[in-house]
Amino acid sequence: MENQKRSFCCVNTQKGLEIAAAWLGPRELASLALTCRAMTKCVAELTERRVADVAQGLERWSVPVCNQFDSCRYPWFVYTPFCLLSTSRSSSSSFHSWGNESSSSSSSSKESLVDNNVSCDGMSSSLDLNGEEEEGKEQQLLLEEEEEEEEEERPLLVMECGGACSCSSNMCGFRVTQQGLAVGVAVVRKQNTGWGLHATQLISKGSFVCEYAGELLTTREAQQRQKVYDIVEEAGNELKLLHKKKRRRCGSALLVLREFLPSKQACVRLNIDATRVGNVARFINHACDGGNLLPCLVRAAGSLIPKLAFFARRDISEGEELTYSYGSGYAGAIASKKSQSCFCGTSCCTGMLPSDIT
Ligand SMILES: C[S@@+](CC[C@H](N)C(=O)[O-])C[C@H]1O[C@@H](n2cnc3c(N)ncnc32)[C@H](O)[C@@H]1O
Repeated sequence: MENQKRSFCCVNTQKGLEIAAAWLGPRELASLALTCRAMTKCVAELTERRVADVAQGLERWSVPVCNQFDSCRYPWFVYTPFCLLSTSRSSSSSFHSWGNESSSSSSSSKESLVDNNVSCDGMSSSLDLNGEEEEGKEQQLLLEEEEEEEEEERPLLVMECGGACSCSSNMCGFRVTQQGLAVGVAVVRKQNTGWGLHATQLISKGSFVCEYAGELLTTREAQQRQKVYDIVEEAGNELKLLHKKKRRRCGSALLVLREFLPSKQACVRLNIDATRVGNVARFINHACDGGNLLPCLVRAAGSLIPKLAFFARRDISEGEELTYSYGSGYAGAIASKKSQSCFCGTSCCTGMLPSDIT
C-alpha cells in the first residue's frame, strides 16, 4: 500500500514536470525536478517518523502506530506532553475566565481554585504509599477507597508536590504525573471506533498512565471551536456520502473537566482541546462500563490549574485497549450537534456516546 502511494506520488510529480516543461526552460526545469524529488523524499521521511513515534521523541519512549485495517493515516496534530495555553487566546484573558461554572459564585470559587498551601504531609492522605510493599512504585491510588465511593460518582482528587514545595522534582515520589507518559502504549486503528490507545505492556492496577494534555480554552473558545469541528464533520460526511465512501469521524478531542466542591456543586470548569495540540490521551476511546482507566483530578502544590490524569482501574494486560467513560460525571467530551453512536462493545453499552452540551 505504501509503495503504491509512493509510485502515485512520483507519477503526479512526473505529470507536473511534463506540464511545467511547456512553460519553463531546461535549466529551470532541471532545478524544479530536483526540488520536487527533495520534497517527495522529505515527505516520505516525515511520514516514516510520524508512524514510528506519535510522540515525536517528546515522551520517555516512542509510541508506534499500527493500522492493519485501512490506509488511513492518524490525524495530524502537534504533540505536547503537558497542557498549554490556547494559541488563539487573547493576552487580556485572565485565569479566572477559564471556567467558573456559575458567575454568581465567582469569588468563592476563585478562592477555592488557588490552593497554594498544600503540604507534603497533607498529600499522603489521598495517596497510597506502596513503597514498603513493592519497590519502585512509590505513588499509587487507593483504588479500594474509590470502589467504595463508586455509587456516589465522586471524582477522585489527587494532591501532588509542586512548585510550592521545597522537595526536589527529580527525587520526590509525590510527582508521578509530572513526567509525561508513564507506560508503553501504541495507537491502533479499529473498524468502528477509529484510532484507539492500546497497552504494549502489563499495567498494574493503580499505576499512572498519562494525563489528558491539550490546549486550555475558555468556555467560549471551546464552544466556538466545537461549532467549527461540527461543521467540518458534517461537510466531511456529506462529501463521503457524495462519493459513496464510508463515514469516518474527524475525531475532535475537546474535553470538559469539572472540579466539584464537597457539596457536589461544580466550582471549576476546564476545557482541554487535544484536537490540534495534544498527547496520546486524545486517542483514548469511550467505554460504557467505565473502561479500564480511572480519570482523576490532580492538583500540584503551587499550581492554579488542576489536570486530568488517568490511572489503571485494574490490572491491564498487554495488547488491551485503554478506555474510560466520557460520561464519568466530571470529564466528558463536548457535545456535537449530532449524537454519536457508541461501539464500545461492552454488555452495558447504551448505544450512544455521552456528551456535554454546555
Ligand atoms: C477523543 S477521540 C478518540 C480517538 C478517536 N477514536 C480517533 O479516531 O481519533 C473521541 C472520538 O472517538 C470516537 N469514539 C470514541 N469512543 C467511541 C466509541 N465507544 N464508539 C464509537 N466511537 C467512539 C468518537 O468519534 C469520538 O468523538
